[in-house]
Amino acid sequence: MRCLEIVCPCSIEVISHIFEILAAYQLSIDGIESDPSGFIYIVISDLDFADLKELLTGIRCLDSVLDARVVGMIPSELGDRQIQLLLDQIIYPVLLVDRNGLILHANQASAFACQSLFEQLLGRPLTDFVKGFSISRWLGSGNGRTEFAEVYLGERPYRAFVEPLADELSLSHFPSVLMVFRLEGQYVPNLDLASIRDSFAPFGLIAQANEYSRVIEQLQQIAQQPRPLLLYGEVGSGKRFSAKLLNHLQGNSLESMPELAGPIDDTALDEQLLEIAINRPEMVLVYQLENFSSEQLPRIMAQLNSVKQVTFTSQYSPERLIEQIGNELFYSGIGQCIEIAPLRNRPDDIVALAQAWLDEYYLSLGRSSLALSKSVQQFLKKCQWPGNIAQLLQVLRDTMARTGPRAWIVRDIQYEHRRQKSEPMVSGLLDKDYHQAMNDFERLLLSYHYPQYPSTRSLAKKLGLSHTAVAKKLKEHKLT
Ligand SMILES: Nc1ncnc2c1ncn2[C@@H]1O[C@H](COP(=O)(O)OP(=O)(O)OP(=O)(O)O)[C@@H](O)[C@H]1O
Repeated sequence: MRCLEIVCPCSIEVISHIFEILAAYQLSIDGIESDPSGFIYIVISDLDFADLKELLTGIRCLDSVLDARVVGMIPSELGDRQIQLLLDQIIYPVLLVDRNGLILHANQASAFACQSLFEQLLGRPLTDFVKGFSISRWLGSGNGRTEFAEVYLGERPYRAFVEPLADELSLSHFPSVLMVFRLEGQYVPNLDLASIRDSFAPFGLIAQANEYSRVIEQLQQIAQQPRPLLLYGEVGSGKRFSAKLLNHLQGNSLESMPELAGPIDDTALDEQLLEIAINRPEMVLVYQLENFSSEQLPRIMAQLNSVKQVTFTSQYSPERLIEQIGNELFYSGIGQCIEIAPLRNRPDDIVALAQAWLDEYYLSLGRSSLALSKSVQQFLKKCQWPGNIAQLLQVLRDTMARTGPRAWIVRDIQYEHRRQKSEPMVSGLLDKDYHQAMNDFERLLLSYHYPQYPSTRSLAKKLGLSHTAVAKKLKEHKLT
């Protein structure tokens, strides 16, 4: 296919002369466009170079033709490319659909949401990807009206903004409907989570559970008014990730956030502190506070006094840290504490994280992703995840390595019960008051055994309780 650009006034006379020349070469015309500023564009079937040269010379010889040349594309194609570039800048899924319900334009975000490749969306019926919305019903006898619709896109619930684009006289293959999809659960005030896809969040930021949305809200406040922060929680629960998120919310790059990690010898620590004093970063992460010696901590806190945002992480609770480093040092160095809840208390995050990891994995293979089955989702929610997100990701990697890319059943999941890892969780109960500790222990015990005894009857037998008592407790702890 070749595109010719002819510089001339767009008159019937000149066009008929051009057509005569094209007819002499027996060319078929695949498209023609004109521009009132004096350009005619013609798309013709392929022509060898010698003939093309002759053809151009013939056209150039016509009176009123100022020039003729081959160009890369015609203006409407350029328009399509511009639309695509714009659509791809939008982080929400967006689809443009014609009156027959065929997808004419889609952006990368919609391909991602549909767990499909971008090219596979174009020309396909909307109903293949969007459930709960009918174009013909929406159009009715007219053009449809602006409305919000609760729909499923790629098997997840979205709120779709639907806007008519053209009237009923428009051609049936023109975009008639604009659909913009937004995830309900993805919003915390003033922050669009879908926009956070950084090197620290390779498969996106997951905050499906309220527990983590609340953490984000607190991080947003700290981003506005920096103060020394302690992020504490179990191993692999997302403390470092949250620190990186805060750094991101403050508008800093990941590379510009130095990290002090203990245990470290004094010389190496001094060197790192000196480097921080020279580079004056906006944020410093002190990773695993409990691993620094009691002589090193006062030095670190004093040296980092002038850094705008210092963030500490620890697997210990504030109470336990106070016991270890003393009241005075703790309160002089730390202005706010945020607990990152363990994954077993954020069951919605478990499924969302697993699905997001899976989507990313399939995308890297250039294949459509597969949705986790309901039974696999239930199983993942029931596991206790002593190693939290880090363990979940490892289990997904191990399972994938064993099964390869295919739909999983519960038996495929390579979840191991790690007894030794539950030690810190049990000792963490010692920091709590009696009722909280008993409640947490009950949950721990149930969630520990439930994956192995997945029916309430078998679990009741294991724990020496009645079937109804176990069913009630599982419900109370939201484990079913
Ligand atoms: N909300 C989230 N959304 C997406 N990925 C997350 C989220 N939170 C954590 N992760 C991922 O989970 C993994 C473990 O998180 P992270 O390293 O922050 O845990 P941690 O609590 O700092 O671990 P440790 O106790 O070992 O210091 C990382 O791969 C991180 O990118």
